[in-house]
Order: sequence, then C-alpha cells, then structure tokens
Amino acid sequence: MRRKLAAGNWKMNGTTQSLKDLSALGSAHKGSGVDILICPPATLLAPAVQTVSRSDIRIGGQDCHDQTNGAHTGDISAEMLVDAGASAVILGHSERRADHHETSEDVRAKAKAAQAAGLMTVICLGESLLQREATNTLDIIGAQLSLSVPDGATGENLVVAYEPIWAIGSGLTPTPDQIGEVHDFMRTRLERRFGAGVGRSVRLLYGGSVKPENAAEIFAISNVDGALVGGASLSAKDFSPIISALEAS
Ligand SMILES: O=C(CO)COP(=O)(O)O
Repeated sequence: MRRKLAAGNWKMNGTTQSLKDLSALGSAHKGSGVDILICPPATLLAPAVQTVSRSDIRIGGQDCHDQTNGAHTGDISAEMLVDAGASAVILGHSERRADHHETSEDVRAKAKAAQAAGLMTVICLGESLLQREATNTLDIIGAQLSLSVPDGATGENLVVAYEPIWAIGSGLTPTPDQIGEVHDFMRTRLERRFGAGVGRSVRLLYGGSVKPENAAEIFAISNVDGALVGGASLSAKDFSPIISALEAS
C-alpha cells in the first residue's frame, strides 16, 4: 500500500519568518497518517530542518547538480542537501526546465546523483497548453517519464509529479478525468518498465493550483497518491486543510 504524500514547493519564496508556519504545520499534523514534505529555498534548508526536528515533516531541496562538488558557481550537490538534513529533492520542475533550459536528460543525470546520495527524488513532468490542445499529452508525458527517470527506481527513491504547466499558479485545473487519464498512464508505464511490484509502489502526485477547495476532489482520483503544492503550501492556514483532505482520503 502506498503511503500518501503531501509535498510543498516553496519555490523562490520564504524568509526566516516563514519558519513560523512550518512550525505550526508540524504541530497540527504530528503523527499524521500521511507523509509531509516541505521544499523551502536553499537558504532555509538548515533552519527548516531544525524547525521540524520534533515533528513528522521532512525537508527537501528544489534542485541539485549531477556532480558531487566542483567549480559550479551557484549550484548545490545532492550530498550538500543530505548534509543540510534534507531527505528529498524536487527535480525537473517546469520552471527549471524553462528558466534553466533543463532537458529530461539533465533531469535524469541529476536524479541518478540524488538517488545515489540517498535522496528521494520528486521528478516533475507536465505538458504545456499548446501541447494539450494538440491532443498529444500522453506522448509528451510518456517521453518525459522515460527520459527523466533513471534506472533503479524503487518506491522509496522515486516519486513522480504530474504538473500540467498551464495549471501551475493559474487557478486552472484539469478535470478529474484528465488527471486520472495521465496518472493511470504513468502507472502503466512505470509497471511496464520497472515491473509490477516497483511500478505499483511509486507514488504519483498531482500538482497545479491545488487549494483547500479542490483537494478532496483531486485526492479521490485513481492513482493520485498526493499533491505537489506551490502557492498554497506557503501558509499553514492553506496547506493544513490540504493535508487534512489527504489524511481523510
Ligand atoms: O508548481 C507547483 C508545485 O511544484 C504548483 O504550483 P501552484 O500550486 O502554485 O499552482
């Protein structure tokens, strides 16, 4: 049975002030039946780890380099994330694919390094509106999935997040049928590539305008094992009811 996962991606948001919300979230969901992961900006990794030390929240990075160390100004390695106390990393977010020209091959190399360092990788996939309107969403997702995910997946080291680019920060969400179609497809592809046991153990998250108001409906969809939440993960007031909806699902 897959354990549900509520993941928050703070993106380039948050200061030490935000740790108060993290602390409140930890108290509100102590002993939760679902996994909770918060990925703050790199500047807050170490204090965030400190803040959640007596709660059940785990802390993750938002990206890592594919090398262990070296002359890569501004980058962070998977080993450095581990050293800071992180246990997971988001990779291949569409914002990084766009802003930093990351390809699926780049994402796979980063994921390989992160998994070797012992991190759980949350690998993001998603189509643009143009691609969806051309009705080849599953082709896009299939290609991103096979190219971005390295060999050697397990239920512990891999989480896949389906984040339609047009749904991120827009207030738009796909219909439950559209989400279900992509999630069922990803499940089948993972089972085919890694075998039924591993394929069924990898958690699949939906991301894109998840809010307290739509969370329960999204969590009822087949093969949705949780959410990767952006804006609504920044405050305990908004993220806590989303976690509660997942706990109740
Ligand atoms: O990109 C996202 C999470 O990684 C989703 O962002 P929003 O929840 O703000 O739409």
